[in-house]
Amino acid sequence: MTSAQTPTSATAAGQRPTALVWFRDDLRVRDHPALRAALAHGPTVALYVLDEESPGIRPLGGAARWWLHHALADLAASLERLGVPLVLRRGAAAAIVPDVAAQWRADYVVWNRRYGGPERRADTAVKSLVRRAGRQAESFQASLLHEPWDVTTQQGGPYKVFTPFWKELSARDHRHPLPAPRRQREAPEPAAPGDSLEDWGLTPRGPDWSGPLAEAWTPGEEAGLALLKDFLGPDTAGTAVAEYPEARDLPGRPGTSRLSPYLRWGHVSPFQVWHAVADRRRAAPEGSAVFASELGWREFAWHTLFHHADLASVNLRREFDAYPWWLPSGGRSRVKHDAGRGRPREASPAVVRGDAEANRLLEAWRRGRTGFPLVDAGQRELWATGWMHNRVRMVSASLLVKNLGIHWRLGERWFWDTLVDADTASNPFNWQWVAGSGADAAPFFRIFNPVTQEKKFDPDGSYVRAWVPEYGTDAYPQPCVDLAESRADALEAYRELGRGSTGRSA
Ligand SMILES: Cc1cc2nc3c(=O)[nH]c(=O)nc-3n(C[C@H](O)[C@H](O)[C@H](O)COP(=O)(O)OP(=O)(O)OC[C@H]3O[C@@H](n4cnc5c(N)ncnc54)[C@H](O)[C@@H]3O)c2cc1C
Repeated sequence: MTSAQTPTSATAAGQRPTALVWFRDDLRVRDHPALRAALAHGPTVALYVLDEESPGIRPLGGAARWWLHHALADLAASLERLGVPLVLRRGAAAAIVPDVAAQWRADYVVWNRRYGGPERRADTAVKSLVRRAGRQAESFQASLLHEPWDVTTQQGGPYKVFTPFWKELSARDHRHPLPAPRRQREAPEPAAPGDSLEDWGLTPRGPDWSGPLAEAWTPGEEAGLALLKDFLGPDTAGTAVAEYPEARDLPGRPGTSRLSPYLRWGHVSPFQVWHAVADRRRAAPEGSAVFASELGWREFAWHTLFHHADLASVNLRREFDAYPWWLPSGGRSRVKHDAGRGRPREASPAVVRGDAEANRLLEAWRRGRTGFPLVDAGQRELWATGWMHNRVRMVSASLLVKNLGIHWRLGERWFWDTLVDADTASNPFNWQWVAGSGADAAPFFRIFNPVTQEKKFDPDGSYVRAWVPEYGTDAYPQPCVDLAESRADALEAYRELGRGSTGRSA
């Protein structure tokens, strides 16, 4: 506590000081530095704020809300075993956190850090309000292996290319996970109760679409750790991680870890994953290295968000602002770029079309009715389970932004609403990567062909059969776009961009 701060009523009254730990995207009790610090301080109470009011904070998508509901029930049960009550409140964090700290007479308020722009602004506001009320506030590093401001190029700026970023990061030491906390001996004096989880209405009201989600996932810490353990297997060859370098590209096989929602919600920490993988280095040297580098992409996405808070709305390479992607009228980025050259634009399905046609294509893509089986399988997997295989995410996103000419922001929004692992860094980062406008992005001219990708990565057709059972019958739609023609159009639009480009990039 600084000398400018006055003691709270709790310490003044001689009670043991209470600590308040504010949970956010770190819904676990193991390897949780803020919880550990709170428990070391004194009787601890936990808080989760459903914050849809702080300026700029992105409201959760439908699948994420479903996940959060179950994750909070899981967290409450874990905390109860530690004797820590969990208070739920809804509203702007800057109003709620100081209020709950006062109600529970907490003189120490702690949390693990977040890295998005609006989240950091909210945290700064909370910190200053808590301190102004004479309480101590402290934040910890828990969700990234290294703080974005600590990983810079020799010139002192952020990395823009993954390979040197990962070379630098993976050569560093990463702290070991903290041991599991013990049950607290003394509970805090009960104070005002919070909201009831049921009243938040996070699970579907009306038609219940969540059945397949519940079949696919068990949100929570134990389930996440069990998945990690299964994936890594015993310290011998022949485990999933050993086969990861080949199997990770085959959507018809369970070749990846499926840890993404568990990392997204912080049920498992990157430190737990990193060290567990490191322990398999001897048995599966290649697999563990490739898998660890995927954690690196996660880290790179978050570091990029830290330096570009508007990642979900602004092209990192600003020359792409002039690319004629379709957006609904009112928010269009479409520009007429044919200027009398080349083929007549009416022949260009990718670039110039009416809103009705573009909306029809967007809807076909969302619902898995494009007529490209690999893309349709992915979109249906996404709708049913809240997850899509990475290879298919790339192919599906490429079809939308390159062949259908629809703005990546619309695809990003759909993924935001439907993915259980949607996060404010990885989702826009990867959309911009596919679109070519992002950090260390795929070159624009690399346009995935969904037909050849299917042959290569679903050679026995098992993935497509699982999600598109009507494929090969009359019930299956014809391809919604001519691949060769739309590809040529996209490349022409891209070349045009180069001719008019300012060359400015982030
Ligand atoms: C258009 C598009 C959107 C995406 N949106 C998201 C998103 O919102 N949230 C998300 O976590 N991932 C996103 N990804 C990345 C990737 O598809 C998923 O992380 C991966 O499919 C999750 O499955 P897994 O856990 O089995 O991955 P594994 O292959 O087992 O990888 C292990 C972990 O590494 C991380 N990771 C792997 N690839 C990436 C990547 N390209 N970028 C960032 N982290 C990565 C994830 O945390 C993942 O759980 C997106 C990819 C694309 C192409």
